Amino acid sequence: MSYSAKIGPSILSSDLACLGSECVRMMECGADYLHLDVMDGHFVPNITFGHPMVECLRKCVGPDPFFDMHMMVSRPEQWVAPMAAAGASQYTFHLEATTNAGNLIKEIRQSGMKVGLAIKPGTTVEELAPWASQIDMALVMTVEPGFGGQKFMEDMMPKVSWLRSQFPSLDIEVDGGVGPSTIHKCAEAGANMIVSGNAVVSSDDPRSVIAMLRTAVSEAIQKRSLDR
Ligand SMILES: O=C(CO)[C@H](O)[C@H](O)COP(=O)(O)O
Ligand SMILES: [Fe+2]
Repeated sequence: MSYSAKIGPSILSSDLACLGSECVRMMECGADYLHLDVMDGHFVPNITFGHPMVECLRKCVGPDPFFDMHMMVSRPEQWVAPMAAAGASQYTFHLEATTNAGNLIKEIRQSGMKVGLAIKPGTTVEELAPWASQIDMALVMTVEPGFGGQKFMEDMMPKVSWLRSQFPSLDIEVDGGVGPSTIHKCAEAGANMIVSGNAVVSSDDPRSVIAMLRTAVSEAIQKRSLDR
């Protein structure tokens, strides 16, 4: 079992005028990585920011923090090179947004970034499976992409369990409505990369929330390894 528990706050719900200091604050509170939500107003009905902001954030936090770019955009091919140049670490695109996932995976790798592949709630996990051996991470969305602060969709957990059973060492991420009240479902299903927006960023004590989420996932990983 080569994967470990990692917690990546989504800064979507933070004060957008202070994104740099929010990123620094999340890392100081124990985040393992930062999940940055890029929305283009076309693939999803909301707009956030693009590669110029990522370049500024990279300068602000320094070279070390891992930037997982959640690309909720149409034509994800067009932002691979600019995001790599801006300092992105992983490029997570949506399967629904491209007709040539194979080529896009190749381009992301050639640009030096890791590859994440996301599916919306309406997309089956069988559609993702053919790509699983070529990617670093699968993202199972647990809300309809577009907005922070939505309700967690527990009915997505069978997708996570199936992926974990088929691909025992793949990084599997969940995103949307994940916090202390929903983490155990995600951890039991086999997710190991946990995106949490509102529950972490709006908390009075983000450090404790991050630690609690990590403990829940680590315990589930340990239990799974003992059961094998
Ligand atoms: O991709 C996203 C929305 O499309 C966000 O990453 C996600 O919603 C995180 O925020 P929260 O934990 O508040 O739901
Ligand atoms: Fe996201």
